[in-house]
Amino acid sequence: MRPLAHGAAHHCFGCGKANRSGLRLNFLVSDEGLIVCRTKIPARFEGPPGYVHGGVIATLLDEAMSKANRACNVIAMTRHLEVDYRRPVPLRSTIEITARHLKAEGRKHFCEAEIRLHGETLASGKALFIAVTKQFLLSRTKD
Ligand SMILES: CCCCCCCC(=O)SCCNC(=O)CCNC(=O)[C@H](O)C(C)(C)COP(=O)(O)OP(=O)(O)OC[C@H]1O[C@@H](n2cnc3c(N)ncnc32)[C@H](O)[C@@H]1OP(=O)(O)O
Repeated sequence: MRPLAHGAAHHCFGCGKANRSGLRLNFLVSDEGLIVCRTKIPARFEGPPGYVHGGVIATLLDEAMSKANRACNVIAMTRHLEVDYRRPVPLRSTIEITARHLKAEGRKHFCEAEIRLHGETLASGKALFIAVTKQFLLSRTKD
């Protein structure tokens, strides 16, 4: 596994090192393109007492899948996201998030992701991403 590093400091809520109130996730990628992130979610992201907020769970899955695209050198935005909330995800426990790129059909990229604790799947997701140009992605950064 090797780190999937960002080129520049940025403010992404999921992985931006420059976003001090974000999740600041670190991702690894295997030679086969499997994305892995081991992390503990801080208490400020609480939803149900002691557990991670559902919107943050969706973010974790989305973020990991977007890294699976990046590992394929694809710049893409989430168009459709499905989440299965199977078990509550505890705060402050080391969870493992994995994701993989499944297939591409033109601009459409299909990915899946899971969140596990001690081998048990707590949440899983699938998403459709649409490839965009770097210009499209960065078009609002000058505002
Ligand atoms: C490096 C990138 C950073 C990644 C950050 C982490 C990921 C994110 O959270 S991104 C933020 C959340 N996402 C967004 O804000 C995206 C908002 N949406 C958009 O801007 C646009 O819809 C965008 C750019 C994704 C696609 O727009 P557009 O280029 O017009 O594509 P559109 O025509 O709607 O759809 C493309 C194809 O997908 C198909 N499609 C759309 N929805 C679905 C669906 N639910 N199921 C199956 N197919 C679908 C369309 O039919 C179309 O197919 P075809 O090309 O065969 O005609």
